Amino acid sequence: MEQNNVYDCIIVGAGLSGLVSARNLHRNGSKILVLEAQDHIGGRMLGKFLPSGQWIDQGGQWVGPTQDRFLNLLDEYNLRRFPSPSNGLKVLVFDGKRYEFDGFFQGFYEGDKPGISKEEWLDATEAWAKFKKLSEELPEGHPLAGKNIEELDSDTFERWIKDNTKTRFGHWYFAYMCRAVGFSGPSEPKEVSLLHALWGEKTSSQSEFPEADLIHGGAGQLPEKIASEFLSKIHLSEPVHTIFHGDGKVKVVSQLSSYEATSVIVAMPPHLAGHILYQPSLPSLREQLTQRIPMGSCAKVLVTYKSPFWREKGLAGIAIGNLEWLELCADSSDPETGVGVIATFVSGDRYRRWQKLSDVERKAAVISDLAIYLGDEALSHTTYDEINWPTNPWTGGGYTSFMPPGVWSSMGEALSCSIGPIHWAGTEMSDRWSGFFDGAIRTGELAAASVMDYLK
Ligand SMILES: Cc1cc2nc3c(=O)[nH]c(=O)nc-3n(C[C@H](O)[C@H](O)[C@H](O)COP(=O)(O)OP(=O)(O)OC[C@H]3O[C@@H](n4cnc5c(N)ncnc54)[C@H](O)[C@@H]3O)c2cc1C
Ligand SMILES: [Mg+2]
Repeated sequence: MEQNNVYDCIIVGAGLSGLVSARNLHRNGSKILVLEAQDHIGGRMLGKFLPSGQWIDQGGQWVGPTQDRFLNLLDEYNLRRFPSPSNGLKVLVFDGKRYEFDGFFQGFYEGDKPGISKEEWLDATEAWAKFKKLSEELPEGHPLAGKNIEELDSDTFERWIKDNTKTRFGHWYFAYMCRAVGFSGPSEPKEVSLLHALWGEKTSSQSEFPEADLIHGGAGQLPEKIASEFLSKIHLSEPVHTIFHGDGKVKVVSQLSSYEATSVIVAMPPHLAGHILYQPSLPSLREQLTQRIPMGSCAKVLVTYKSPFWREKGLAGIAIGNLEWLELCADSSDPETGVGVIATFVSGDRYRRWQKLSDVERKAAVISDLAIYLGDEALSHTTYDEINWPTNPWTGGGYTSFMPPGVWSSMGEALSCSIGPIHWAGTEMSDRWSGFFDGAIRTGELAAASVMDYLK
């Protein structure tokens, strides 16, 4: 159908997945329109330059060696990478004791172990080996059906951790991995299905080093580059609230106007796709699924310093532990600027306590924990930027979503299936690197391909 006012495809959401699908369709010669709720593109791929000229990534920032879709895009737009700084001693603070050690452990083990007891270390590492083995037994793709799937999906990850660790350290290590690092979400182990945690490890494993590299100038530069080919097709500040579909066309209604098209790609986290009203209504499995996929509770905080002071003390600037607020911080300094940048996260129950504090208290909480990890020099910061992702209504949390018990096995099949002219994208839909930039790109490519098929 080629009428002047009818588009081949309307893409709702200009995050990375929406932009990639729009770009592929535009290159294919399709007539597209992109409707974005916010006054900027990029969604969770969001960067900013500080007054000093130093860049920070307020959303995602890292890329790893097996994230080939993301690496291809970076190459295509000539964005240069550098190794995420990791030289020097790492810090673990556990139950009030501080250890510096020349190694690393985050789902993989390198170098020396921290100075905790052998019993604690073996407890964590032996349970990890069991967890890893269980994850490798999952079928390929989304974990919907197959051996033990229903059983694994009926437990929380917390139950498994309690059954498989004996020490406080062993328990914390898994909870920390769930809350601050991997398995998507992030989530508290009590909130998430064991199956989902295993699937996260299988499809987006820390052992593939997803935090290996950073990007000079930040990941946040990429959205403008991708969009440069079709800028005039993007409408900002136009939230979509209704999609009419049927009779071989769709009508997409935003807060400002309505548009007709042959197809639509809804490119956003599932719970936001569920906020849109579909007429006629979608199959019940899909409607019910989007009611059951929450986003992680997480804020990202970026703190800058005149220089990476921790290096003068032999520290890597990477620290983990069970402090009151921060369980993880990482040196994110670009060697070409010389500025010290620490990225840190407040997640799960810690986030829920922290967001109740005043502005002054939240900042004091973060900075005082950084001082425990890296030393009192951390108190003398130059800038402090917190990005409270759950308060952004067009994201609802971060880094990504997670599945509570029972969701994958009872209605997960509705996650990525197109429904007539309606196609879905968004990192949450991916069966590889779900929750990461790479997963967002994969779903953008797949949605564009399925629309091209549909338009034939
Ligand atoms: C703090 C944080 C750290 C992260 N760290 C990393 C990392 O280091 N490496 C990594 O690979 N990934 C990381 N991620 C994940 C990564 O940012 C996401 O996987 C990716 O950006 C998601 O892209 P998307 O297009 O799927 O969704 P989004 O970026 O969420 O895009 C959805 C878009 O839809 C728009 N929208 C929503 N509702 C509507 C509506 N009704 N109408 C119109 N528009 C709408 C939104 O405004 C948004 O622009 C991180 C994420 C966060 C939050
Ligand atoms: Mg709805």
